[in-house]
Amino acid sequence: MKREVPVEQAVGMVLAHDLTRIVPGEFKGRVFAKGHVIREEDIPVLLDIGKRHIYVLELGPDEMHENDAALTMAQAVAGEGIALSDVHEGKVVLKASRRGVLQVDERRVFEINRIDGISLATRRGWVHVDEGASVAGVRPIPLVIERAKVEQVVSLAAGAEPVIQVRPYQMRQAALVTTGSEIQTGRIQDKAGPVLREKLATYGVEVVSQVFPGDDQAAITAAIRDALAAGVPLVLVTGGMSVDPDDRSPAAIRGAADEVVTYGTPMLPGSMLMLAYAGDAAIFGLPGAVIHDPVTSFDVLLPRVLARVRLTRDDIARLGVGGWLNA
Ligand SMILES: Nc1nc2c(c(=O)[nH]1)N[C@H]1C(S)=C(S)[C@@H](COP(=O)(O)OP(=O)(O)OC[C@H]3O[C@@H](n4cnc5c(N)ncnc54)[C@H](O)[C@@H]3O)O[C@H]1N2
Ligand code: MOO
Repeated sequence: MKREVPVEQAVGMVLAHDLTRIVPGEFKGRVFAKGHVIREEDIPVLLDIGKRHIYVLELGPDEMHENDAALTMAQAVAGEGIALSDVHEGKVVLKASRRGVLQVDERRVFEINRIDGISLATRRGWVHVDEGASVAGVRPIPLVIERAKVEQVVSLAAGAEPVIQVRPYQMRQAALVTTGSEIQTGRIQDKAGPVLREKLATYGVEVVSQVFPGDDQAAITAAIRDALAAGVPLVLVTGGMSVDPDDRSPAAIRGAADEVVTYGTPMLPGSMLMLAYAGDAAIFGLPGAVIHDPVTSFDVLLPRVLARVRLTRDDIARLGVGGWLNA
């Protein structure tokens, strides 16, 4: 509902329509937009453009201004590792307050966006984010929105798990088990070590050991067990992941693991990847592509594993859409 008030009494009230200033031959444009909340310093400007009275919006008890609605919804969906921007023109931006992996509950984002007039836009889940990175924005579409819709968002967002959060990385060390007789014997130089050291360093993970057990299954299993026994939370086995007679890594990893999540991923490059766990420690079997392609299935899965988000076979199966990584 609109109501007319003298400008001096309008501080804190919501402008019901755009206000235009016209200086003949010089300027014609909007000075205040519809929805603007009048501040003390706006009063002289309003008087300058000849406004002694303005129309303000009267919100009923069942209505909310876009700014209040945006803030309420942002607070409801934001979890640990998220900071909120100031509200501006009915929008709040959610930013990472620490580095880690972005976790988004897709089902609840979908449910929230099914409410007419609500917009919650997020980055894709499970990507690495640095501190300060923008990860989502929330706003109502109309200037004035029914309070019940905002309350519906709040109740959808309630629960043990937040809708949007940044999970911090919890693994600091990794061990490399570089298989292949050609590398063990020095016929060719190891290229996996440098590639993996550099990749892991971007996540703050240090490579604490690297061994070259050749192609012997028992020797590879023993090397993995040694790293686990030393308390290293992440073991990366490279080479020997496909179908040649000398490809012993999958069986060797099975020998050291207590759960194999997957051998094979619906992603290319990196389809022959294995992920397994021994207790809380993760073991990857990394195929050749990880050495020569800049982005593979390993890059997709690593942030989550480093944040100790336990993966299941279904989590892997969901990655098929978007799993063609060379696009
Ligand atoms: N018939 C099939 N052939 C291939 C398949 C398949 O499913 N069926 N999968 C392909 C995929 S995908 C990949 S990836 C590759 C090889 O994967 P592997 O992990 O088994 O790799 P290797 O055979 O051990 O090595 C391949 C190549 O890379 C060199 N290599 C390995 N490790 C290192 C290292 N640390 N430093 C330098 N160079 C390394 C190795 O000497 C080989 O030349 O299989 C496809 N084929
Ligand atoms: O597993 Mo291979 O690494 O798909 O390219």
